[in-house]
Amino acid sequence: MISVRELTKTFDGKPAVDHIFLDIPEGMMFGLLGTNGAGKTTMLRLLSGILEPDFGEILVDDESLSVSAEKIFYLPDTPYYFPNATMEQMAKFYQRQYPGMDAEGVTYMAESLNLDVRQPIRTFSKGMKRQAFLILALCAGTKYLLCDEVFDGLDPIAAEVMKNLFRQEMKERKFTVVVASHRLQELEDICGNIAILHKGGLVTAGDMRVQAENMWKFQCAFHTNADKGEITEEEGWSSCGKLQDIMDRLENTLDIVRIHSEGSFITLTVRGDKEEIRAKLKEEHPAVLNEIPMSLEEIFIAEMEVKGYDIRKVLH
Ligand SMILES: Nc1ncnc2c1ncn2[C@@H]1O[C@H](COP(=O)(O)OP(=O)(O)OP(=O)(O)O)[C@@H](O)[C@H]1O
Repeated sequence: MISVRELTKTFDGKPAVDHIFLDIPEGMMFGLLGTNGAGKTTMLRLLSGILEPDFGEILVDDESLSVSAEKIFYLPDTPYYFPNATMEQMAKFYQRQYPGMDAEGVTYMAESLNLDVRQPIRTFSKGMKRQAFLILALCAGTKYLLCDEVFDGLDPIAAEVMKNLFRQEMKERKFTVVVASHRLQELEDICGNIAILHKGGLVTAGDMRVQAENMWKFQCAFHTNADKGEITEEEGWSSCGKLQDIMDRLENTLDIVRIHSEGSFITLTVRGDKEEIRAKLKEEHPAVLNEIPMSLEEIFIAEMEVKGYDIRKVLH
């Protein structure tokens, strides 16, 4: 596990990472999310030891970061490689720093993605370069991999192959990946935990699946005067006030995260036991009552709103 305690880094007096406490469990992919300038890359560079913190500490498996260099591979946005280097040569180069580097594994994985380990990396397309360095990073044998936008630029098939290779390593040897990204969508099927950074601070962190177990979205439709065509829809709501009354009652009885009405529908996101919520909603005699599946991204957005953040300013 990587433990970050009160980690702080300032540039020209401005905090890029601001008193962050964070635990990164092993054997999973951990997403660091946030907009441009949120502090994600600074965080990765601190975790890799490239940058020195101004304050705070980083422990890797309860040891100081300074004695953990062999455990951490940092893959930046644009990794460095020698002008004519091939994957085979880069594997040999990394072997000096990472004794666990598996050169045969590099060849095997490269073949499965149709990459030639003897072709100069500079002749690869952007996506092929990304694949090449992800393979090198996976085969370096480190316990931790830190990277920016891990699957960015990969076509859907390569992304799926890569995700499977990552899943296998995470399962087999507690391989732990910390990935900085703007997009939760890209990561939600593979990330165990995420942390959201905003202006250098930590907004929220946790296991998305645990949060997903306690939050539900329902849509209900109600009969109103307007349905009978007696008055216009708008007049229907304001004259009978039915929908507003229902919303008021629901807000008093349920732990509502978000609620809104449109036409004769009320859509609401609620925390709590699913069947109890459904029973409460039925007491209002809806004509239609449907549960709507929530993506993990939606759940996090809702959590963020509860904490008072306007998600549009925090994530794209
Ligand atoms: N070497 C540096 N010198 C001065 N300021 C820096 C330096 N590196 C980062 N910063 C500042 O620190 C803040 C966080 O930058 P960082 O690169 O960590 O953000 P990020 O979340 O990775 O953004 P992006 O998504 O754009 O890559 C920004 O305000 C940036 O200008």
